[in-house]
Amino acid sequence: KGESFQFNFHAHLLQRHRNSSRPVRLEYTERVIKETLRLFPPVPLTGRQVHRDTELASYKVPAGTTLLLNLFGAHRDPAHWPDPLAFDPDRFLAERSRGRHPCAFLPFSGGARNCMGLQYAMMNMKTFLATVLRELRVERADDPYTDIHQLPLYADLSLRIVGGARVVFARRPTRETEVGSQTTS
Ligand code: HEM
Repeated sequence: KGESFQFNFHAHLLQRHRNSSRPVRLEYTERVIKETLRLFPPVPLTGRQVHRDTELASYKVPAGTTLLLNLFGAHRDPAHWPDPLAFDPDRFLAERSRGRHPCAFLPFSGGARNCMGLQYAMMNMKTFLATVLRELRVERADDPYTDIHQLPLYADLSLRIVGGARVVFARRPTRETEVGSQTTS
């Protein structure tokens, strides 16, 4: 468990870039982002009002009830995610996603009132990560946590790490020696 938490974004991304001779489509970057959104969904809860009397699992839910949807809990549910606390971006490979319940992963919620900024947010995170990691290495700061179980989280409007996410940015040697001359597409 400790090992999976001491995950190094930078090493994972670079390894994929180095091994690939095809144009970079940032597919692995996207899986890294999705896995991060799974374990740490910025919006851990959302709500829905029930419009008509409904039976949900074995519960009768009368019209007018407000239900809170535990997105955080769904994302860590071992029924949908084997070894749920391990950071494994390849869970989002097509072949490993087949048959997974469509509501097991809902960082942007779902349905007609889901997040309006979904596409923009994904594009923004991908571009930001790819740009920053070309120049900088991101390392853990001197925080005391070695295991995801120890990481103190709290949520107000959005999910946060108590005390913030402490990281150290270090300049990388040169772009050429690290990622060659690949271009993104
Ligand atoms: C990682 C970034 C983001 C996450 C995880 C996120 C997540 C969410 C979630 C969970 C909801 C609730 C939807 C529901 O209950 O069905 C929501 C709503 C919304 N989000 Fe985002 N969001 C993100 C970024 C953005 C951005 C960048 C924008 C705008 C550019 C945006 C605009 C909205 C709007 C307008 C709604 C309300 C939609 C409605 O009620 O019809 N979000 N978002």
